[in-house]
Amino acid sequence: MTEAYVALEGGHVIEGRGRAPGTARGELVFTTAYTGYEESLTDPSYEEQVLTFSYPLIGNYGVREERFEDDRVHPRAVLAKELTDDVAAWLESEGVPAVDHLDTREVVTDIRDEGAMKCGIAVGEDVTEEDALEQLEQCKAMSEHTDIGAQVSVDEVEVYGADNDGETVALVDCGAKGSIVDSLLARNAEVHVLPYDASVADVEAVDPDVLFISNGPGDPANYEQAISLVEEFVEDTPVAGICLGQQIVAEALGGTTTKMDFGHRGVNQPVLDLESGQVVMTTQNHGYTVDDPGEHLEVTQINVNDDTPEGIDGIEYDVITRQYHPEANPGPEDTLDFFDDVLAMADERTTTQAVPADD
Ligand SMILES: NC(=O)CC[C@H](N)C(=O)O
Repeated sequence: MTEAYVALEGGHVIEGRGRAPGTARGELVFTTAYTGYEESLTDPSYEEQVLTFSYPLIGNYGVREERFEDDRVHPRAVLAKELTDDVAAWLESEGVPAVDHLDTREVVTDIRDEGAMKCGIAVGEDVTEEDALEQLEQCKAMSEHTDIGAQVSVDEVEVYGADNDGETVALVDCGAKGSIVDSLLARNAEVHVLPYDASVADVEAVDPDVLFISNGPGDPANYEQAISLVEEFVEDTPVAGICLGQQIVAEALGGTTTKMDFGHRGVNQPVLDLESGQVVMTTQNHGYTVDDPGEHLEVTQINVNDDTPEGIDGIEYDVITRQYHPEANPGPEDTLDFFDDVLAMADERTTTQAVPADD
C-alpha cells in the first residue's frame, strides 16, 4: 500500500492515498474549478505551488494534449478527493506527486482560515510523516522565489504568425499560457514571445504595436526587468497585461500590489464593469492583487465578491489590463473581447501615428 502524507504549515499532517509517487513542497492553494483540470495543471502560474481541487472528482473526461496550456505540469504536487486513473498516470509520468482520498473540505477550510500556506508532500512505498515534514521545513515562501520567471519563460525569442498582417505584439513571457498566444494569432496578430528578462533593445528590435505582459507565477515585485520595460515604453507604445501582467503594469506606474489571503482560483468569479454595469463570469488564478493603482491608472472593473480590481485602464496612457484570464482556458468565454480591445488600441495608435500632423 502506497503511503501518502501532506504536512501543512504549523505541522498538522494529513494522510491520503498515494496516486503518483515522489516528494514535493510548495505553496498550498485551492481552485474551485469543476472543469479544466488539463488547463489548470499545465498553467505556468502554478509553478512552486501545490494545487488542491475542491471539486471532488478530477479526470472524468480524460487527458488530451490539445487542452494543455504548456508542455509540462506546473504545480509541484496535486491533491484531490478522487483522481481518475488517467490523471494519476499522467501525473506519475510527469514525476508530479499526487494524493487523493483525503478530505479536501478540511484542506480548503484550513487555507481559507489561515491563508495560502507552505506544505510538504511525501508519497511512496516507504515514506513516513517525517518525510513530508522535512519537505515542509525546506519550503520557501512564494516571494522568496526571486527568479521564478526563469523557470517558466522561453529562453529565446519565438515568433508566431509571421505571415499575419495584423498588429505586432511583443509578448513578455513571464509564464504565458498557450491560449493567450492562440487568442492573439486568431485575431491575425504577429506575436513575438520574448523572455521574461528581455531588454529594452530586445523590445525595440520587435518595434511592437503593443507591449503585452503575460500571466505568470510568484510575486510581481520580483519581475524587475518587466516592470522597467513598462516604465520605458508606456509613453509611446500601448501596453496590455493579463493577471501577473496587470500587477506588473501597476508596479511600473506608481501603484502597489499585495498578497491576498487565499486568492481567486476558479471558473465562476463574477466581475462588474463599472462603466456599463454589466457582470461577466471569469476564470481566475491569482494570489496577489493590485492594492493601489497609482495616479496613472484607474480601476474599471471589480470583483463582485470582494471589490478587488479586475480591470485597470491607463488615464493618460494607452493601457488595458485584466486580473482574470480573458483567454478563458478553462472557463466561460464572456471575456474574449479583451483581445479585440487590446488590438484595437494598438491599431488606433498605429493609424493615428501614420496620419501626418494637420498643421
Ligand atoms: N495567473 C497569474 O498570472 C498569477 C499572478 C501572480 N503570480 C499571482 O498569484 O497573483
